[in-house]
Amino acid sequence: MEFDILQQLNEEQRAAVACTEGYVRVIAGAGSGKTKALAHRYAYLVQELGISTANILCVTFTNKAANEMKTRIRSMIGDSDTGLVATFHGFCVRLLREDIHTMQYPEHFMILDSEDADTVLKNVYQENKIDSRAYTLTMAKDMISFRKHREDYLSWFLEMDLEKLREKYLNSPNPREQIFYGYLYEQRKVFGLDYDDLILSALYILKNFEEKRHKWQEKLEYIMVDEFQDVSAAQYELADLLSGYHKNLFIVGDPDQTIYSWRGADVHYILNFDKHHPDTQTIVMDRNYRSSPEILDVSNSLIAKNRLRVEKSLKPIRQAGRKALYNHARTVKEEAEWIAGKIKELREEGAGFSDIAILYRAHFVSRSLEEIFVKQQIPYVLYSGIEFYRRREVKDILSYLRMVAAGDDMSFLRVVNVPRRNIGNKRLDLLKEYAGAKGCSLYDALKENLQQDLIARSKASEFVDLIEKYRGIYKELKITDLLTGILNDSGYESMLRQSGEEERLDNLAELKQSVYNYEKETGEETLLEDYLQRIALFSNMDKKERKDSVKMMTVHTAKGLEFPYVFVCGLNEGIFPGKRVDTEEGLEEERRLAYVAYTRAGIGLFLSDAEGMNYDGSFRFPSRFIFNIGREYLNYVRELEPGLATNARHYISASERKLNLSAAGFSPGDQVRHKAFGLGKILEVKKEKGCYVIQFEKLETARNISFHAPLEGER
Ligand SMILES: Nc1ncnc2c1ncn2[C@@H]1O[C@H](COP(=O)(O)OP(=O)(O)OP(=O)(O)O)[C@@H](O)[C@H]1O
Repeated sequence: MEFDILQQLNEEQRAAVACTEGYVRVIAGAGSGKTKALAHRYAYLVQELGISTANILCVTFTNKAANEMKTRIRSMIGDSDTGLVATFHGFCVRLLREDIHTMQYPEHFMILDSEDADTVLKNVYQENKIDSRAYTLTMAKDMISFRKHREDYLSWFLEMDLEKLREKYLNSPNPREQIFYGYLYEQRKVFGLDYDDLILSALYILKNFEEKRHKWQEKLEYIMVDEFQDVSAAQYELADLLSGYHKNLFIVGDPDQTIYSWRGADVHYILNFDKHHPDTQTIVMDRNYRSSPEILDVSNSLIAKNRLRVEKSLKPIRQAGRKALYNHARTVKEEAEWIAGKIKELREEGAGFSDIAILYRAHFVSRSLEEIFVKQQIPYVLYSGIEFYRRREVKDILSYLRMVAAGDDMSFLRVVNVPRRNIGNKRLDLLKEYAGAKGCSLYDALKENLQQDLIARSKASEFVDLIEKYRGIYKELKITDLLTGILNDSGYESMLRQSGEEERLDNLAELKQSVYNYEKETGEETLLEDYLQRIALFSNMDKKERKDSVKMMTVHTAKGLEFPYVFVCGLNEGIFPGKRVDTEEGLEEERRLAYVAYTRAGIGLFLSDAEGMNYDGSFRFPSRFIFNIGREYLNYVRELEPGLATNARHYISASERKLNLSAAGFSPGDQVRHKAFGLGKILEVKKEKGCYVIQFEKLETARNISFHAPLEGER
């Protein structure tokens, strides 16, 4: 039987689908149908070759992409288990659930999302009176992540017991160490793993336990990874290791769409894949099905300005349409009004609101648009901003559920006094001291101190009664019923009702609905612990789509999506590219981001900017990502005033000269001389931060030294 799915594909897609064995790399341009090829390949493996879905790992970049992939696959192969279509993190959770006992961790370990990490850190800051302005949470998280990625970190960590960690914490000589050990100590107390740990722990198990490695390697006969241009070193290692037995690794990506370098993505893994695996077969897809030729002209001419890339140009399949439009406005209000006007025109031409997306570099850009949309009754939905599972009320109620399932300190601190139970800082300090001395959780400390004078005068026992009641029965309850019970008994729901917080109540109703759906999906054996693990993996894209509304989101969120009409607004120097860009690599990543934005559009592309001031008082010129586009490809609503255009160009060339100055001149291993520190060796080049890490002979510890610093090369 001819597999008719193949017939819907073009030649390159068919090659990608049918080339099932060995190392295969697909370099696919935007909109060239790589996601489609991936889904069809999965179906081909199952239907044509008879491979079981249990033996295929398909890795996507977000949970939303995984869900869409599952839907596509199911529609081709019928209802079947697609459990191994997941993000790297999702897959690691799966692996860890089976094998984390090798690390002496419980099967139902806890996942700490970035907000949990913040809670832990804030607590450490408070305990040690660390000034969060001097050492920000972002710096702390970067530092922790950096240290966790050292080769021997996990074996070192696992050798330490709780007591040793606590000792290290209490004896830390400076805030940096206090933060690091305080964080590890809190994590260990609850057997918590943050996102970094999920990947690192999976790798640790695979590397150190041969039997486990063989088990997973043998199980995963075929591995496919989407968005490979954005994999990190650890993710790469994971994919490589897992495919080490069958050696069937299929990767897809577009080097021009790397937009996560700031989070550790490294485009070299896709570019050098064939060097690591010399027998790699490479397939190039450059026919674009999504966008009109005019939109591709704009996108191609923009990305051609990047120096650090492999040249490729998208070829249109669609019919010619309209030229992209650019509008320069005097104020952000005018810019928003222009967009609203255009949306109305598109509606009159028959477009739906949901055919339209508005993309921006930074969240704050949405405000002026929202105001106009509300005024003009244009329905819209924000896809990025506060994500559903991070909203206060949702987090609170999930923390209650976690109190029942685990009783960790983060959840405890979050809800013990919400609604108010008179448990403020004084009482909490007492509990912290007790818990510290005993090495127990805060909740246990509370239970053991209910009779203590100060505690007895609060409503602490109501809280303990509530948690104990549900701990006794939750295994027999449906999660929906548990949730309803807690909302009632804790007084949380009535607290919101009293303060008239309709929107928060709506969110809780939505949460209930989602739990209900989840239980329906998973059937009889739904465990609260499994549910909580799943939720901890959700990211911003998992929001429900509302009816016919304009979609507003950051460009990062729009990755992988497509819309008939796209507005990219706030195209100003200082916004897009952002103010903080100070290296050539950083600027090229911003340009790739603009490229991702422009290539989301199918029929219409609208670019706009507005004059104004940046927060540092500098004038907002139109972005270089407008000037980078060949003038012949863009219709200007009105020409820029000559003075403005000249000033903008001057500003841009001055800023580009500065970037060239800040390019790295040395590589790791080079010997250099610094005028104050003398002779040193470059250990690392941090391009994103515009600095070297240098070990100087006369200093004990390495230093970050800016590219700007006068350094001389030494032989
Ligand atoms: N062979 C084909 N024939 C017709 N349409 C196709 C074909 N392949 C893909 N398409 C359509 O082209 C559009 C882009 O496909 P897809 O989303 O798979 O691209 P992509 O490569 O993942 O894009 P990006 O990297 O920009 O996110 C979709 O609307 C898809 O249905």
